[in-house]
Amino acid sequence: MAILLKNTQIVGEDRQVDILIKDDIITKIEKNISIDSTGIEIIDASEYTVFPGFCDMHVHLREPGYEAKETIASGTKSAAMGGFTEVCCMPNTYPCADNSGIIQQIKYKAHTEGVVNVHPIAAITKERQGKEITEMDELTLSGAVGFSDDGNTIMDAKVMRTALEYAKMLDVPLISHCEDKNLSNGGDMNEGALAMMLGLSGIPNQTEDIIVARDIMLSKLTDSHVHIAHVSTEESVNLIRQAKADGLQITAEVTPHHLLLTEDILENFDPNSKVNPPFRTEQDRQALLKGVVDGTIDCIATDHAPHTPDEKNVELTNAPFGLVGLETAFSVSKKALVDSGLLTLKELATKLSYNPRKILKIPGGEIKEGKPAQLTLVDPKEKYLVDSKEFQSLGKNTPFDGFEFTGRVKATIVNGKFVVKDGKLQK
Ligand SMILES: NC(=O)N[C@@H](CC(=O)O)C(=O)O
Ligand SMILES: [Zn+2]
Repeated sequence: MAILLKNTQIVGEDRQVDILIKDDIITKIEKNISIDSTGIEIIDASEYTVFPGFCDMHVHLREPGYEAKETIASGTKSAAMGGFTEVCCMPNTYPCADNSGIIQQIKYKAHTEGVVNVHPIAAITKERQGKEITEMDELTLSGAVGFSDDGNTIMDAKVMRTALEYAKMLDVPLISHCEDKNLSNGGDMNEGALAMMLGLSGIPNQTEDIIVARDIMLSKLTDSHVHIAHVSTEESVNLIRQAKADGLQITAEVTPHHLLLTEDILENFDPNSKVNPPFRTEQDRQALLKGVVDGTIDCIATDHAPHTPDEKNVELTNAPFGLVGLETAFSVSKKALVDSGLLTLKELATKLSYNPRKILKIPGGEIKEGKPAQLTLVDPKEKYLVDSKEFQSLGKNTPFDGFEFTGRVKATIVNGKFVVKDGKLQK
């Protein structure tokens, strides 16, 4: 099995080259590779820019337990359509991924039914209850690449401290969902004048800021790596920037949707825009963009959180939090960061491919001879309208339905094979 990509452009380079892939390895990168074409799939890739396969360190695949929302099969198809060759799945499943049996089950299913590489993230505490720490060493041996109680915050600082001490020994990051639910409970959107006007209850920025500050201090106390999930506020960005300047082991992610949208999107009361953390103000959004540009925010992660249409097509106050992001991530991030002139495509690749792998020690993220063939091919010029009906994800809960974007994922090569080609999922 071999693939030859003809006359393509590696992101950040201005010459056209051919890329030869044999089995699951990039074997040659050269101008005009001449080779006996038997058994080789030759692709005219002259319209495409090639990225190292995107890696999403924060998705909810919902399996086991919530297969009506998403399955490993549907979620990884959605990932492939979005250009992701790797996804890291959060443990808020049922049963919770807090024991090695579930981690092994997820890995087995991913191997047999998944179309991209899946790296499970295990829970920090049993059933994500914030009390009893899981068997973190065993979970790491089973294949967990990180730990998180995502959806919940460990409110007991002593429990978080102890977990960080274990994580340091195991050399894995703890991924912190920063939300003091004592402040946020009952809220549906960002707290402020708009929430008041719409008659919706608010979630103040401090809900997040307080825990970001605490976890930075616990990282300092334990000399351990804390990764802050889905940063949404200006103050969080400032705290993380200062922590990095102080030499602490803090990394952070932002979602594509928080980079492009603000609370104003809630004016139509669409439950598909109800997400946690909530969309904030333009001032916060500008701070997030600045944080990405100056390196305070290391990477982009979708927080892909599918729900069924039945769950979402209710009044906003009754709808669950979360939106799908895999299939729009590249286009949305490109619009927010590249079309606006803030980043180059090459810098975007760092945020989508290289840094998330570095944080979780997942190999790859580079296009070089001898490296694994995980590649994402995009047409940076294609204009299109988002149609959630076409999503591979079972979740159609996106705020971007009908949005026009320029730049679209056209092909995804996972372990040396096309999983998506010409914009279509391969059978
Ligand atoms: N982001 C969300 O709004 N929801 C996530 C949980 C989470 O990441 O907090 C979910 O699992 O539905
Ligand atoms: Zn979360």
